[in-house]
Amino acid sequence: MAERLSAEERRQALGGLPDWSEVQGRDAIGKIFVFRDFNEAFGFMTRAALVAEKMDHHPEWRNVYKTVEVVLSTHDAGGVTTRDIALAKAMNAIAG
Ligand SMILES: C[C@H](O)[C@H](O)[C@H]1CNC2=NC(N)=NC(=O)C2=N1
Repeated sequence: MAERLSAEERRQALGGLPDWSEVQGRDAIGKIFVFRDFNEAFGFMTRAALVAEKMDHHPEWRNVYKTVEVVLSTHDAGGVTTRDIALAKAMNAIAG
């Protein structure tokens, strides 16, 4: 099982992840993606869902019109692991 990152490892990983930040009050990282319209937002979610399923690692997320609010945490480990960092990178790449 993936191990939780230390605070220092988390900060370092976030340095390479544009617009991702620590979630207040829990061991998780988050980002609010803003797209042109609902179609773009839902297209992103569709592509990200396929990647997440392939990675067997799933986001907590909420869509309102053209925004997608994503929170990543490894539930099995109770915090942020390399699995969250990998999915965050993939989501940034999908969003373009
Ligand atoms: C059995 C299955 O592999 C696990 O439950 C996976 C599925 N997706 C997951 N997603 C997330 N975010 N955290 C997990 O710990 C997790 N565990």
